[in-house]
Amino acid sequence: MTTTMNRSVPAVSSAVRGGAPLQLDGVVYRYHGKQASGAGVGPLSLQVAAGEFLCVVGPSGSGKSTLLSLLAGFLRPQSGKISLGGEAVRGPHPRLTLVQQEAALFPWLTVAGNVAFGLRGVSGQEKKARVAEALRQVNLAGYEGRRPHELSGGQRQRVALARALVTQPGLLLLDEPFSALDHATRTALADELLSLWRQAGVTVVFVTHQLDEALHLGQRIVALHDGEVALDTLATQTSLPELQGLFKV
Ligand SMILES: Nc1ncnc2c1ncn2[C@@H]1O[C@H](COP(=O)(O)OP(=O)(O)OP(=O)(O)O)[C@@H](O)[C@H]1O
Repeated sequence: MTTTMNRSVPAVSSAVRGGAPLQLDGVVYRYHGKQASGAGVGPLSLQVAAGEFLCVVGPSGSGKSTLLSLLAGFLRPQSGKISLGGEAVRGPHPRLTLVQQEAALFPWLTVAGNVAFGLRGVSGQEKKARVAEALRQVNLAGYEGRRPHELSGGQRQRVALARALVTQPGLLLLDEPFSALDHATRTALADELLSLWRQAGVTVVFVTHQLDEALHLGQRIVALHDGEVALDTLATQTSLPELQGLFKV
């Protein structure tokens, strides 16, 4: 696949509460070492509007995880700049939260303790209220005292979502968060995520292998190929066959 199709993407409507705009300018990251042979991403330039829901798709090795690691501040670009809400991303930051495939919950903490983890500096009563509200939003009211091993896979991902959103982040990064779940749970969680996103107004970058999931969730879809943007389109202006065609070798 060699064609690059960059379609103009209109700005998202003004119903924005917590989300921050994300900007990448000429971002390049290359892995070093014997095995890397120039692999990585870039140059990448992208603008994600505050409150936008962007899905990133692409074949294995196209750079999706590298891009998320850069956005999360785990990797630093060798050239170019990433900024969130006008501020340079220089490392992990409370305004950025990442939810991964296997919810990385602390096994020794309760559900409430896990969700409260990011709320250092928030007072006891307010903390309790915010944790309860976050758990209600992900349909886990009443599960406060359970430990992660007492939950199903879908419930653990719900806790991870609550923990990510309770800090009211500007940017929510999701790395194949539902791929380990069965189809029914996955569909239910995808719809819950959409509802949470609408309530929170957070900017979302969601990475998935599943093209139908990207079309269902995203307002906008960016397809990566060999670390570069091969397609950037509104979800309403593409289709499953077009996306599938893009990845045929
Ligand atoms: N730690 C690393 N050292 C060297 N090369 C790496 C490293 N991590 C990733 N790469 C290479 O960088 C490129 C992009 O990898 P990345 O993991 O970002 O792709 P991906 O789209 O997330 O793939 P997948 O869908 O399989 O997870 C690939 O060529 C990969 O082999």
